[in-house]
Amino acid sequence: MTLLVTGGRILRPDHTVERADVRIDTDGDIDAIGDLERTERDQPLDAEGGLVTPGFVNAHGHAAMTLLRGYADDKPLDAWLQEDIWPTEAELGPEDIAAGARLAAVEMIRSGTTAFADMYFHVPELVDVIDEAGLRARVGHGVVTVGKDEAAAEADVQEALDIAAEYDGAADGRVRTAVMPHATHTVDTDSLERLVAGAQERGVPLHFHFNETESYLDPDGTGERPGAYADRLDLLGDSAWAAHGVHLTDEEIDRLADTGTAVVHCPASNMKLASGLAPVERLREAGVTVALGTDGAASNNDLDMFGEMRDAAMVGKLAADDASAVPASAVVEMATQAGADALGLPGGKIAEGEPADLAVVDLSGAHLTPEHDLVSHLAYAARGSDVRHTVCDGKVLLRDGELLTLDPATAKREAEERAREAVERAS
Ligand SMILES: N[C@@H](CCSC[C@H]1O[C@@H](n2cnc3c(=O)[nH]cnc32)[C@H](O)[C@@H]1O)C(=O)O
Ligand SMILES: [Zn+2]
Repeated sequence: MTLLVTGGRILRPDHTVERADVRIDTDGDIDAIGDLERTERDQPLDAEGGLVTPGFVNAHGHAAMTLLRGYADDKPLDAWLQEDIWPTEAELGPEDIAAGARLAAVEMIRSGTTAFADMYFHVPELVDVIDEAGLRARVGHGVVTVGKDEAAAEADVQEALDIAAEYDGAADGRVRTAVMPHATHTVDTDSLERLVAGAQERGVPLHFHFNETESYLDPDGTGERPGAYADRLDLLGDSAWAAHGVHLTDEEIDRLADTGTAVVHCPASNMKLASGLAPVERLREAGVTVALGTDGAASNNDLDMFGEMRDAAMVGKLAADDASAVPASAVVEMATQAGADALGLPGGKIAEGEPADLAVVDLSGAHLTPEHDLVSHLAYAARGSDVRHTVCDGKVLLRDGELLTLDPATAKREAEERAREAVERAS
């Protein structure tokens, strides 16, 4: 059967809105857009009164950190990681990661996210959840070598490279991989070099936290800026994407632009951890692809890309001291097309031949009335709870607010139990 998204208005790649139906073929690709007559082969999906948008792309996060939501708040990054997060993560086993990731998948699908990037551990269990949930993702094993002996560091590097090779193309091709050193200052130079070489050999991209706080700014203790250091080690490049990019010199912005490295802005995480104001407007002006990410649920504290769009627009104006900076259309672009570009995944736009990764946003709420400008509504007024349907790779994951691939009650119960037990073990 083909799927026919009927009666809605669609957000075009140029951000115009038009009345149109969308037909999705059995391969999961968008086949036709326009005034389409329903045939007996079409299974209908009612978009009347809704806006059909590209599925949102959450370009940086740690899905299973949903288990640590609200566990440690109101602290700066280093203390938060070292005192609270890392000791508890040390207690998380594969089944915990599966439970946390399943909860994240429920939250993402319900709020219209169809693709995400994930840096964490126990990646095989995450991949199973992505397969079951029907989502699309770019995943990797996060490598940290500081505080580890040589053998443990070596094992972490090897695991990241093995995972990147083994799972690329999993879940019918919806899962792609990357090599993911945690950051330039938490992985030693030798290991970084091995990871870069391994990524190049395997033909997969690199992803890492970059210039998030002041403590990132002298990665190898020589005074060399992380931009120059990362460039020298070949971490930067047009398939790489860097999270945060808060503290950037003009020279580093030029380097990101020249190398084609994308940056994922994580406004809520940056505000919550008081990491600083990312120069989003300057990055965009320099021609850097800027995507949008929630980061983990412990520093956000949700995975709703609508909240992220609104935060990015608001804080982007404050950072630039200019109300016209980071406008509505820019954050919608960041949350869709730029995210797909940064991750090197298909989707991010509603166009013939593209895979059908989309969300239908219900416009009937009082907070979405009147309809002067639907791009403005997406950026400033809509919420994840306004999402009526979510479709990924042509498969309906959420229909009329009901999850079809996962059971939310079970996911919540399991995450609740496993989170409580992990925290008990850690204390
Ligand atoms: N294998 C590593 C785990 C790295 S996964 C990626 C890590 O990033 C951490 N993380 C989450 N959010 C942030 C952030 O904003 N900045 C830096 N690290 C973060 C997260 O808690 C997780 O420990 C180890 O041995 O510890
Ligand atoms: Zn992160």
